Amino acid sequence: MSTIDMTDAPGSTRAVARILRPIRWRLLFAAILAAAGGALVLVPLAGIAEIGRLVLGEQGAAAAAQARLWHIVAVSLASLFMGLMLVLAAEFAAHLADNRLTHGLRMAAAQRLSQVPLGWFTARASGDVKQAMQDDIGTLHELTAHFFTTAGRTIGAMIAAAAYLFATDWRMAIIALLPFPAFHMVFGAAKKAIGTENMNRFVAGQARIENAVVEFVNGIPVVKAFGTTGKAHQGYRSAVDAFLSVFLDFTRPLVAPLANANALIAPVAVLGVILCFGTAFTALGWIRPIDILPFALVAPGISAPMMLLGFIMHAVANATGAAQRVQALLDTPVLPQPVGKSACPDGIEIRLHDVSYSYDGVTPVLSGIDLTLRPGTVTAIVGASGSGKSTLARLLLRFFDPTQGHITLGGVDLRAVQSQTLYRHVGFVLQDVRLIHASITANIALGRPSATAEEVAAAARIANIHDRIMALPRGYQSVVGEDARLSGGEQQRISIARAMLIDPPVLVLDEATAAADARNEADIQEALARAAEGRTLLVIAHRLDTIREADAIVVLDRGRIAERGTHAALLRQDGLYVRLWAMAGSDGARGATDLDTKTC
Ligand SMILES: Nc1ncnc2c1ncn2[C@@H]1O[C@H](COP(=O)(O)OP(=O)(O)OP(=O)(O)O)[C@@H](O)[C@H]1O
Repeated sequence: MSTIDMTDAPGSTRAVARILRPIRWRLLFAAILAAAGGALVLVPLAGIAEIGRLVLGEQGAAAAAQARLWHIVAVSLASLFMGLMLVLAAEFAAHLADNRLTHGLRMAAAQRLSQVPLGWFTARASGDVKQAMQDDIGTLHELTAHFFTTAGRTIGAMIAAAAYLFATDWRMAIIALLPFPAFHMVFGAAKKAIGTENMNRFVAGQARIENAVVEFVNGIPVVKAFGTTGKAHQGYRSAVDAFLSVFLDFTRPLVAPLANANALIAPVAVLGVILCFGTAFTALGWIRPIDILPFALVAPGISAPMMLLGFIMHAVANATGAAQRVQALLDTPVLPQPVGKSACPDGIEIRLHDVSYSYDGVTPVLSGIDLTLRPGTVTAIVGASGSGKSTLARLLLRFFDPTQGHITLGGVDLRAVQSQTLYRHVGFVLQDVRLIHASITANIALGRPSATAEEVAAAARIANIHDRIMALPRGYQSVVGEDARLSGGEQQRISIARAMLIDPPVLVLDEATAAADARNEADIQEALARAAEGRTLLVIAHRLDTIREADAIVVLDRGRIAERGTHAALLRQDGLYVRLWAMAGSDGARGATDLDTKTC
């Protein structure tokens, strides 16, 4: 199982900074609003303390004192109202920024994925892509929408409280505020105790579960059919078990320090410290008893935002991992496109010049392939399973570029041809048919959305699927997966129609009959025969009997061309091709790659 490569992902802080760059000023604005709000909502506490000092300290207050009392009440109420409004505005601004970022990231990810080599997807677990595109971008919400405003509120409250308390009595202020830096030290030690390695293992464990779930659900039909439920569960179970141990390693060092840190700044603890020291200071004659009141009221008021900040730190740690994965996705190398004007192929002849390819850069899958697909001819690639047939087809479609050698279309290197130009010239029907959740028309017109209804229907007729579509409840407007439930063979014919609508002069067919039953297969063969008319064809043959008439048959053996020629010429050579026929059985109907299935 592969994961989105994180090994050379940027450092966590840099990844977060890069991700947040487009909304950094908005977040700063939200944090400043929140800080002002956090400071103002503390004013009523200070107000109550002042009223207490006024009433208890200056007994028998005169009219001036009464006026001051009403003044304090008015300022307190106005500050509370303003503070709440500012906090509300800050939250709103942060959520707007979050919305903007999420939208931008999803668009950027989709844009990036449309540019990465098609082969990138075949080498990725779908769970990884889904996690980065959907879950990770969602996880960033805690960071963008909540962290900065909470941090702003805490800082605002701290500054306002410190200013007020220091103005009242600097010695008591130091004592009253002491629990908060202590909280930070204990909390920081707890974070250190987790360690980067445990954090990375925690995030990787989560990703493993995601993939195991996706693969488990995708595999359910096969698993049930073959009665191997236990084995299939195993992948998921081992991912969950492994995560449990990672989770324990992650949380164990956290529990005690976190409990201690939270206990330190619990309002009652802060109050306890103030009362103890306040009593001692009063006994020493340093302050009056009434002067303890501002500390007893205001200092515990910092506890709530501070504790919230502590809780949100966990979400921020998650968001940091998420930011790294999203950044890694956005940094995925794209398929190089020609800069400036795309070269225009002169004709449609395709040539492979000494082409080699390796998926991992170590094991060669194709080596030294020289091959020419002459216009209007049919070339068939045959060979044992794993000999590299599909890889060769994918190279032609630029799923990836050759590791050595090059491929030309009309004399131009594929790397100098824009993808759009390439796919207008070279169409494909691959074994892995992907239909999207949209109408049949939209599915057929995927490569040419401007096609008219008549053109779509004409393509469907060539692909032998028009009548079947018309039999659907809403005809061409039926939606795949809703009122259009299609068999594998029917889906394949939709993909043939899709290729026909683009009307490419070259067609690559890979395992085009793999998903079909006998009746469907006849329909597909008829459709393909029609689709092939007048085109250059490359067929990845899994049934030898379908390629007897090919102009050239290329036999691959462990990534190299072992033989080539017409059917008759290859039979005369009495080599690998003949052995493939022998393995295929006397009727020649099954390809050498197919398994013999025995039924009871
Ligand atoms: N995405 C991939 N990553 C790594 N190795 C791969 C990948 N796809 C195929 N391979 C390997 O490359 C080799 C050739 O595979 P390929 O699918 O091209 O063979 P094939 O002849 O088409 O096989 P089949 O007839 O069974 O489809 C195999 O050893 C296969 O395991």
